[in-house]
Amino acid sequence: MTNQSQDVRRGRAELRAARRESRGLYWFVGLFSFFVNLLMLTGPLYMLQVYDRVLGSRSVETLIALSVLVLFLFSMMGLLDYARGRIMGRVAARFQARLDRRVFDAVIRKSAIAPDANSATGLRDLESVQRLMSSPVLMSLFDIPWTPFFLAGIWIFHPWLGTLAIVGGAVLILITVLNQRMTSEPLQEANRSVVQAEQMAEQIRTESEMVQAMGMRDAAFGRWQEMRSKALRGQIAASDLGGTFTTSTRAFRLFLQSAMLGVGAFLVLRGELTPGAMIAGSILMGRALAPVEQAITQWPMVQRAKRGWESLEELLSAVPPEAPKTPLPRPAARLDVQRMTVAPPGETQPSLRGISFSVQPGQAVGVIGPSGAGKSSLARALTGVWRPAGGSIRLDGAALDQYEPAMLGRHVGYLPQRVQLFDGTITENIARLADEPDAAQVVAAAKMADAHEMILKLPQGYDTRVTAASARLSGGQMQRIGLARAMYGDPVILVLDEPNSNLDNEGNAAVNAAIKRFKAQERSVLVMAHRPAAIQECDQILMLDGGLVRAFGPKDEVLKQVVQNHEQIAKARGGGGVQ
Ligand SMILES: Nc1ncnc2c1ncn2[C@@H]1O[C@H](COP(=O)(O)OP(=O)(O)OP(=O)(O)O)[C@@H](O)[C@H]1O
Repeated sequence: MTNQSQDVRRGRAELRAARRESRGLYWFVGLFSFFVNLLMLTGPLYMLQVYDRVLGSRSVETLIALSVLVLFLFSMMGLLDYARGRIMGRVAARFQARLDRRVFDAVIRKSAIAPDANSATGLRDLESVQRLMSSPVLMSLFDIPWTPFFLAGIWIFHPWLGTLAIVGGAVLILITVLNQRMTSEPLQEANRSVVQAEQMAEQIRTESEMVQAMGMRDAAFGRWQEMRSKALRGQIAASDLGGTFTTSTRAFRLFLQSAMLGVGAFLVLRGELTPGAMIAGSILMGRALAPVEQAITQWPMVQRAKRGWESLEELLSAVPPEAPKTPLPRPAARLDVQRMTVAPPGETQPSLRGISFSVQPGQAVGVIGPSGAGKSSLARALTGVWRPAGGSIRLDGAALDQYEPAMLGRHVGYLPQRVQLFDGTITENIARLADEPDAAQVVAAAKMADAHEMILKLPQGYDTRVTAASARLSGGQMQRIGLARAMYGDPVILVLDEPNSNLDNEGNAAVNAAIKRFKAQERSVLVMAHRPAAIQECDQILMLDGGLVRAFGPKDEVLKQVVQNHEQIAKARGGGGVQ
């Protein structure tokens, strides 16, 4: 427990600092709340005056004067109430705007290091806190501190009435506490199931083609429905429980108001209270307990925001803000990897162990090895996506984490094994979603990737829109656009993970031509490959197997060694067969 509270301390401090930024405005809201609550006395005082003065004196003038005054006071109250609502709306928006970027970055970074529930729901958590901050429930939290004063006011009318109101208030507060205790867990469970069901639906939608083609629709629906029913069951259980509290609170408050009238009437009969005080006391109690009832009714929202806050504390603590980095000059294409060990996110078993090799400007290195050898892991480590658990990767002498991530992305062009495009035009995709894509560079990159002609043949050329779910492009076309995207922005190193898995001869030739041009410009290329065609332009070969380097050196030597090994193995097998 202590450990856990220490773990989240950093994130908590960060969230509180963001909340504190609007401290001045909270004082305003507090001040407005004071006046709003003070003006709430208008109703009871009016009652008191009407019953005890106007009805007694039968003076119409007094009634009119009082009514005009009441109209003015209620208008003021409405105005102040509206103003504090507007202020809180802005406070909430400011809080969210301040943290949007930070949480967004943390979600992305956490997903790459160790994905968990916090990284999946980070942005939604922030929204839940923002929603609470701008909701009327928060206003009721500002009003609740005034409840004791209203109760004290009732006490002044008559101690019996005061006692009744305090006991009633205590019962309501007890219900609130019970509500919090009992609904917290089921609500959390229900929300978890809802998120899971949504994620599953999203995955099915993204993979709709495969689901359809493989006749998985019924099975996928079954899976989704199972999660959905669990979520629904949870939601029903939570809302039943919450509903019990909400309705019992409302019924109890209404009863309490009548009980006040009853006791008041009894005291009037005994001559201990005026009829005006009887009505005023009842109204006052309604006002005193309204915020408590409001808080109970909207409790799920409070719970959700509380959980969101806690989950954000954990997320921000796990991913501290990145310290500003001194901008480094454009690096030379020199890469030096020393005894590097890398484990996939959330895994303890490394997929690369003690890897060492170096790449000089103007060189292309082919990374080969069987499936699961660690080629893609190396690509992810070289692009800074996966951080080495041990050892180092240096680009022109500087460790990768010394570069600003955005700058590193610009220096190291990356073509992942599975190309995924974003919703947007082809130009926007090649320009990596830049606000103002550099058209000349987009076309140059597309030409280098042999994608230019193909793009021109699309209905709107470079302005053809694609979506992440259906890019309306063939595998090879996607790969060429991915390649153009990797080459956009003048990178010094290219990391190509299986660049030609979907390419025809022409595409292959384009990749090789691009590699050749990169080499000629003193830049370097790493090509992860299964097929020999992809390593045609490579000077060096790095052979991986089971996460270890099996061989590294000039292409011919390594390939010769591979061939010799194969022959030896074949011979040994052949011999074994004869025996
Ligand atoms: N995201 C991941 N989470 C957990 N383990 C992973 C992840 N990615 C890769 N691995 C594991 O790391 C090892 C190396 O995988 P990697 O994808 O680097 O191999 P590869 O050489 O690129 O294979 P292929 O040629 O089939 O693409 C494998 O054992 C794989 O199971």
